[in-house]
Amino acid sequence: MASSPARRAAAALLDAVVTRHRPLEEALDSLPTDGKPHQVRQAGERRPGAAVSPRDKAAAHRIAATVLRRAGSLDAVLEPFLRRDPPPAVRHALRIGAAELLLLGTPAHAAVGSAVDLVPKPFAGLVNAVLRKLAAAGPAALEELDAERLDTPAWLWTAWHAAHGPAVRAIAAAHRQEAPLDLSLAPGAVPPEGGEALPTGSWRYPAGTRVTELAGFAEGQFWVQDAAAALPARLVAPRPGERILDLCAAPGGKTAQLAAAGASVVAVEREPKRAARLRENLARLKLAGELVEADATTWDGGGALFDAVLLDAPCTATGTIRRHPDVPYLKRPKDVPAMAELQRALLAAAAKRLAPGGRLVFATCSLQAEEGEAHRAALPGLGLAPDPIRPEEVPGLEDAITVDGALRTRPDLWGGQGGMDGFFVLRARRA
Ligand SMILES: C[S@@+](CC[C@H](N)C(=O)[O-])C[C@H]1O[C@@H](n2cnc3c(N)ncnc32)[C@H](O)[C@@H]1O
Repeated sequence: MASSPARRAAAALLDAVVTRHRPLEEALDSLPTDGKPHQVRQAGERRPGAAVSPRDKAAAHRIAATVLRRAGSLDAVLEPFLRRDPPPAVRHALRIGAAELLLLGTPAHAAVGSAVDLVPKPFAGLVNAVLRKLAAAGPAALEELDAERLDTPAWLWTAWHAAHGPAVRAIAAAHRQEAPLDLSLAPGAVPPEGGEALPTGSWRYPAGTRVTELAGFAEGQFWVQDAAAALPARLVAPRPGERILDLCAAPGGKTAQLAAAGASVVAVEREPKRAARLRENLARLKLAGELVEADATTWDGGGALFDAVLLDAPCTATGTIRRHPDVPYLKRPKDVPAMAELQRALLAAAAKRLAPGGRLVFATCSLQAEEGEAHRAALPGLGLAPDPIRPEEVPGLEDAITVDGALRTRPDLWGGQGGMDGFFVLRARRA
């Protein structure tokens, strides 16, 4: 059961994501940890934050992530007991209390009492009364709801329905689950115990597994990479000695795959902090690669041409909501065309770096068709011909190959085994 500091931290995380539109990971990093007390903004007020132990931080993350995933459903069960819209800090406390009561199995007295402690005095009676009524209703209160729709912003539902048809419901249902931990192994590495081999070569561990505690982490035997995120670099089919350009490369999961296959990799990344992470990751994995800090839309490599280019373009990341339940709170409809425009510029720049006959793999971790399927139309104008993905290249995902020979993964695929991120992958060749 979560402690009071954990719940206060959860409220601060919700305030950061829901009210101030800050990424959850960033908010987690700015929580004051043991031995490093500093100012933290609590839900609805400013006062010095107490240090949060690693254990409380993990509990706060779990509570906040549960609320973010299920906020629509939680609001629906709270609604009948509220006469008017409560202030944000009270809404966060009510959602935390409701999540603990209905989803996290916290005993009623603890869930209600600690939610009351989160709000200023004038709201204590309201929170107490509402959550007591909810406790009496129990988890059955959630049963009659259309959770898939309630927990998905309407604009995303509409766009996914247009792009993926009836699968929109399974996509939304998949977002309720915490994602498992997937690893890519270095060549010859022995997988840590407790994992399951996936047909495409990744290894899967139960949700909540801490990667740094797995045997072989410090020795660089593996790196964290969702099973779907491992596909674009595989579809490059890198060969030893080939010169491969990895555009938009940090934190370097795909750079590592290309380098581990023996290719000579040039990795381009624009953000200095992310480039530093890429450098650290390659060092831990004892893999080599040339790192260039530059804008990939304008970098010309001095005119160098490559055997293959992998472009893992920045996107709205709506394919990663299982891992990042804050994404729906941070993205807006207008972000999709803006990202699609950047992707078009990157695609054009990538095409220019291909040697004759060279392969291009374009990928985004978005479920939005504008950031995926729509880009195929640009290929002829860039002097590229589609290079269809073959079923034997994606074992277990043959049905994810589109009629055009691209690959479209979704969070509901391999649903019984924990799903996967939503990726779009397109392969082409320079004529
Ligand atoms: C989807 S992430 C890449 C993930 C990475 N390929 C991996 O497998 O670990 C996109 C990256 O592109 C970088 N980026 C965004 N715009 C860029 C640009 N114009 N030029 C270079 N990098 C860019 C972002 O900083 C981010 O690190």
